[in-house]
Amino acid sequence: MSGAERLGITADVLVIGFGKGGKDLAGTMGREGRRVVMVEQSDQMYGGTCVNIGCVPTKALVHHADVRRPGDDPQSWYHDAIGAVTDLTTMTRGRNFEMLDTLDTVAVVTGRASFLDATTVEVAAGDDRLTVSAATIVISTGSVPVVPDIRGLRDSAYLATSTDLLHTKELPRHLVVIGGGYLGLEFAAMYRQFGSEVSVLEAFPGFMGREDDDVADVVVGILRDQGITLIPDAKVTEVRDGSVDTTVCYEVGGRPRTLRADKILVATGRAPAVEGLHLGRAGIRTTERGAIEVDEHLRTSRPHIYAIGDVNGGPQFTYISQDDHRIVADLLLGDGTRSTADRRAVPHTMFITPPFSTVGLTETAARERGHNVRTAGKLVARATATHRPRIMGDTRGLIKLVIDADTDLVLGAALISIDSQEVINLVALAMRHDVPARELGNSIYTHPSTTEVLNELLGTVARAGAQVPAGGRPGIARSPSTYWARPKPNDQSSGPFSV
Ligand SMILES: Cc1cc2nc3c(=O)[nH]c(=O)nc-3n(C[C@H](O)[C@H](O)[C@H](O)COP(=O)(O)OP(=O)(O)OC[C@H]3O[C@@H](n4cnc5c(N)ncnc54)[C@H](O)[C@@H]3O)c2cc1C
Ligand SMILES: NC(=O)c1ccc[n+]([C@@H]2O[C@H](COP(=O)([O-])OP(=O)(O)OC[C@H]3O[C@@H](n4cnc5c(N)ncnc54)[C@H](O)[C@@H]3O)[C@@H](O)[C@H]2O)c1
Repeated sequence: MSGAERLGITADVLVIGFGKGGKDLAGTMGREGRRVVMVEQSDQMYGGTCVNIGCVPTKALVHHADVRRPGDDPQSWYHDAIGAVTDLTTMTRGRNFEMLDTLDTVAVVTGRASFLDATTVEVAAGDDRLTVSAATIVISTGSVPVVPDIRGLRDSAYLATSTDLLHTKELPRHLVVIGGGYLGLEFAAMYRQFGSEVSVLEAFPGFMGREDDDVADVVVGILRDQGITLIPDAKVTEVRDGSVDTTVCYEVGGRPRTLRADKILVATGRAPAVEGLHLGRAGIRTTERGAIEVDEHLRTSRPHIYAIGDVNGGPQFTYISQDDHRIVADLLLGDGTRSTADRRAVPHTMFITPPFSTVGLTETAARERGHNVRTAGKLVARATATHRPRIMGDTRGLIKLVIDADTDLVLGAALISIDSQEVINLVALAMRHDVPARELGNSIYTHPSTTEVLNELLGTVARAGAQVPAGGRPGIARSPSTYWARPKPNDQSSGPFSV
């Protein structure tokens, strides 16, 4: 838009927010010949969070941190890494813009959208105003970081969100991370690897609270061995700024403690980005947690308006935003059979080093649901078919699969290993298509690869060694190096691991 003028356009489909799902939907509909308007509030955000301030830059930084050699100066290495990552995101942002801009049917409008009514949105850019009307509207405005209401925190000069850190070229000396979820632990591991001193304050009594204890112990062990101070059960009470650093006051079990920091990363979750959209004017309902309310086809309370990605309160992952787009596209162009209800075995990876990947049920959750569970697991260092981790010089971690002993179907997996972000996709696919564990174990995999550990854990030889004598557990091979068991339903033990 140029000049202080007010224009009005009409489209078949209006998409608000240029993230993964929004971009894919705009492209899909545009290629089908629909007239699409994509509204994005910032020219620095074409492509959305993932490519500009999320997955891509952070994983690139993890790589840069990992390849720093002991003799490299931490500050200049970090400075150059931020520069290289900025170049990468600039290139990716441009490509994302081109992908839509080169379609004759799609117009990208840069400005902030807010609803005027159920079919019209106003887009503001400086003094300019544009109205866009459409029969179908898709909201994909993502999420924003939550900064908890802790005395002194919001006004602290040392406070940073993940986005701020990605634009900071000075390596923190002591980074205090509040929140030990995906974001907090990835940043903690990355900055420690760059050379910062790092402490993580987590409100929950333990880290990796949703994982089995044996899995959590291995992840926590790796992070602690890396030199990260992990403080669970921490209640942050106050932040007191000084002239060169700040003091983070917290309590553990009621006992007051302090940490000094020159940067505080807030990693306490992200909230749906609905501010300023004026959803009420369109009659769009939100949930108690502030997300846009949707049904399983991602329709809002106004059936011609859809909400996809982080803004609808679902799991906050790029590939979920992408899959949300498939569900809406299926409804608009296909037979409408896709829905969130048909999603099975969605994998996740936390990009620490080595990466930690999960899918499906933990052993504990599987037992709670009444499955007759058997587990197959090994420390990576103690497995034989882990040539690839050995070649890569990193044998830290654990491979654990949770199997239904009655059906031989895989119920879940937790993989902490080099390449786990790839291997988990294979396990997830097997789960989705009901491939039995024995087939996963007897498949042909390339060599040397990390996947071939599945041959060792689930293949014929392992199964033969795992015969369970009638009547119970005696005789089951369960040494520190391997476990393969069909425990009794109430047996919560899951194998003796040590890092
Ligand atoms: C640091 C970090 C690391 C992450 N790492 C991973 C990872 O490794 N793997 C993974 O799967 N997920 C990761 N995520 C999560 C992932 O980035 C998000 O789940 C995903 O990007 C959400 O996509 P989306 O399509 O919902 O919205 P977004 O990609 O956030 O896009 C929303 C867009 O809408 C725009 N917008 C907002 N309001 C308006 C408005 N009123 N008008 C116009 N435009 C508007 C925004 O500017 C933005 O560009 C990470 C997130 C962060 C913060
Ligand atoms: N690899 C990935 O896929 C990846 C990476 C980064 C982020 N993400 C996504 O981004 C989203 C945001 O990540 P996140 O880690 O900020 O959120 P999160 O919800 O995953 O974790 C927040 C953590 O902060 C803790 N917490 C909350 N308030 C606290 C307080 N006052 N003091 C101390 N601890 C507190 C919570 O107990 C929780 O462990 C996630 O939902 C995740 O899906 C994904």
